Order: sequence, then structure tokens, then C-alpha cells
Amino acid sequence: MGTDLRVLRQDDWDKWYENLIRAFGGVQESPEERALWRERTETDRSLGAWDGDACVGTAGAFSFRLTVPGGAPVPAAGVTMVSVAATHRRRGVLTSMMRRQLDDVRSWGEPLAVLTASEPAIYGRFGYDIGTHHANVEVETSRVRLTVPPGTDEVRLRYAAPADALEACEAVYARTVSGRPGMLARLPGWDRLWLLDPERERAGASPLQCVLAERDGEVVGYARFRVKPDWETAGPKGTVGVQDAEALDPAAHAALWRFLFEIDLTSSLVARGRPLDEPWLYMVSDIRRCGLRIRDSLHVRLVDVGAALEARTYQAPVDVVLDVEDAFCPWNTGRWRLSGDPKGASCTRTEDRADLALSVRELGATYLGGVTLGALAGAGRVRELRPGALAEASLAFASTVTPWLPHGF
Ligand SMILES: CC(=O)SCCNC(=O)CCNC(=O)[C@H](O)C(C)(C)COP(=O)(O)OP(=O)(O)OC[C@H]1O[C@@H](n2cnc3c(N)ncnc32)[C@H](O)[C@@H]1OP(=O)(O)O
Repeated sequence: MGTDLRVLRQDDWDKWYENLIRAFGGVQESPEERALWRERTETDRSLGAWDGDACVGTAGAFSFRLTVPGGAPVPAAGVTMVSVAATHRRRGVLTSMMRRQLDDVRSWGEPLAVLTASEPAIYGRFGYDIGTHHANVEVETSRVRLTVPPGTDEVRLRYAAPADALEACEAVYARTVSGRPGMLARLPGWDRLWLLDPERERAGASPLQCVLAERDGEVVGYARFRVKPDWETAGPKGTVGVQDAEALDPAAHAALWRFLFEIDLTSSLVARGRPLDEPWLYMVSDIRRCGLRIRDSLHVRLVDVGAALEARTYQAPVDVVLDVEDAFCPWNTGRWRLSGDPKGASCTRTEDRADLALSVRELGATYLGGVTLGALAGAGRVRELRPGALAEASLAFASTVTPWLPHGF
């Protein structure tokens, strides 16, 4: 028997969500977390696959604004809560949801779809590719020193209860969003997510703590973290687990990270999902003891190639014809002339001879400027049809600020 795919109804949310939780292992969340997820679900943008009255497939799409090179906040469907019941896997349920969802996103006029993948192998077939990477670190802070920039000592740090400091933290976050491709403007109500402090995430660590960085009475940064004490015969060796940290200038950044590195009775620091160009990575005395690992983060799909390529800017002048192949969204297939510079761009259909041939996946990978067309050409994924076109486009697409997604969704 086939499954019935339809837009989620409020009344069906519990069954829908149950399928999602079970597909991720079945560990129940707290009532508070569940309520927050219910509130965050945009039901009219969510799909459910049903076998009779059993929900066997779920997929949602948040209404994000994603910062792209040049700083514009571009509408992007944040694909989320994707699951298929184990009893119904590998029968094409996900494929049918992705088909419907990308058609919907197109009809909503959103040029991009983005996601973070439970497994990176799933989404390439639907035209996504990895547009941002992030760093996970495990630093031996007892062996690593930071050389901080001038002005660091003038930054004042103070503890604040995370809930009391929320507004100030969100104000700092809001000021960082347009400066870095890959960042997401907060959706209403999402600020409370950063205060959820589930016991299972603590694993013996303290409740969430918050430190604010201030200069002349103005909040210029924050760090939210937990401390996990550990005692050995030889002495204390606790761990600082950083949840998130943002700063508005180099001195505030240095002050916060020096603080995190030097908390008494700790000898290591763990942080996940940090930007690859995180300033403190360039202040350390011993990068090898920072346990740096790089991972895929935001997967990007151009739903409307013309609108998406027009929505960003290019760091150098570019005028190229792209021959794009897009098997899953064939409306993108064909030749596009992209003309752009740091001020703006146009991207329109053309019959002119192509300069570069590539698929929509390579455009997703390079869209935010963190992966170069040159690198993908090296992998045989971009073909240069006019000499010089690759260097021109590769330079133009790159971003001076490394793209970064600060949190999953
Ligand atoms: C954005 C997010 O929410 S990411 C979260 C994704 N969800 C999960 O990881 C939860 C656990 N897993 C699941 O729920 C399911 O296994 C899903 C959603 C990953 C896949 O759903 P299915 O209905 O089985 O996928 P479907 O049958 O449409 O498969 C389509 C193709 O993708 C492939 N595929 C599906 N899942 C995977 C995977 N995890 N790794 C590699 N390939 C996969 C299939 O083999 C199939 O390939 P084919 O076309 O060459 O035959």
C-alpha cells in the first residue's frame, strides 16, 4: 500500500512528532523542549507521509533569512525534522517528500533551501551540497596560551544568569548576523532555545552559565558554557564546554576566550560548531593541542538559480556563462549569464556559449563563498570551457569572511 503525502495539520502534530523522535532513536525530550518544538513547527510548511492513520514520514521548512555574501538576508527554507519510519524506509518516502518540498519552496518564491544533515550522504541526490564547514575543538588549555590583542584587558567580564542576560546576548547576536554569510536572523521565539538546559546534555556538567563582556557599560560579547569538574590524584582536571560565544570586536573575543581557557580547576575546553576563521585559533601557542576537527555544516540547495545568484554579491568583477545541470529541479537546467561585482549582480537565461559547466550542487557548495570553484574543478566537478573563466569565477565567488552557521536546526 502506498503512502499519502499531505500538509501537516495542527491536530496531527503529536503523531507526526512521535515519528520524528522514534526515527532519531526514541529518546523523549522534556515537556518544555517538546512544547518549544511544537511552537516552532510551521505546520503549513510541513509535510507528513501517512500509511492509514500512522505517520511514517515527516519534513518541515523554517522561514529563514540567510545572510549571503554582500550581507543581504535572503529567504531560505530551513529543511528540518526529516524522518521516515524504519518500517517504511528505502521505499521512496523521503524522495517523495523532497520532491514535494522543493516544488513548494519554489512556489513560495524562496530561492534557497538549506539544511544540516544527520548524515551527509543523504541529500546530494536532491541537489544539496556542503556550503559551510565548522570546527570542533578539544583544547588542552593547561598546555596552550593565548596571545591576546591590545585592549583585551580593558574589557570587563561579569557573570549573569543566562535568562537575565538573554536580551543583551540576542542584541549582540543580531549585530553579527549581516557580517557573515551562513548566519541566520533569529525567528521569533527562538531566543528561548539557547536557554534550554536539558540534563542529558550536561552529562555531569554544571547548569548553563553566562559571562558578558562589557566596554564602557555596553555589552560587546557573551559566552554561554558549562563546567564539568573532575578530580584526579594528581589534581583537578575539569572541562569547560562552550555552548555559544559571540563578540563584536577582537578585544572582546580575546577576553572571553582567555577567560574560558583559564577557568580555575579546569584543564580542557570543548567547543563544537565554531567558525573555521575563529580569531582565537590564530592566538594559540600550540595549535596541535587544540584537537581541531572539521565537519560539514550547512548544506545549500539553489532552488531558483537565477534569483539565488542575483541575491549575493561577488568579491571581484565576473561575467561568465554557466551551463547548469539540475536533474531534480529541471527548471534550473540550462545556460545562465552571471554578471556581478561587489555591488550587485544579474543572472539571466542566455543562449550564449558556456564558459563553465557544472551542476546545481557545485553552485550550492560555492554559493556562500567557503568552497572555491577551483577546488571543485580539481575534483573534476567543474569544467572550464573558456580559458580564464575558472579563475575569474572562482575568485568572484569566494568570500573574505568564512561562512558559518552558528547553530543547528
Ligand atoms: C534535515 C534533517 O532533518 S536530517 C535528518 C534525516 N533523518 C534521519 O537521519 C532519521 C533516520 N533516518 C530516516 O528517517 C530515513 O532513513 C531517511 C529519511 C534518512 C531516508 O528515508 P527513506 O524513505 O528511506 O529514503 P528513500 O527511500 O527516499 O531513499 C532515496 C535514496 O536515498 C538513499 N538513502 C536514504 N537514506 C540514506 C542514508 N542515510 N545514507 C545514504 N543513502 C541514503 C536510498 O538508498 C535511496 O537511494 P537510491 O535512490 O539510489 O535507491
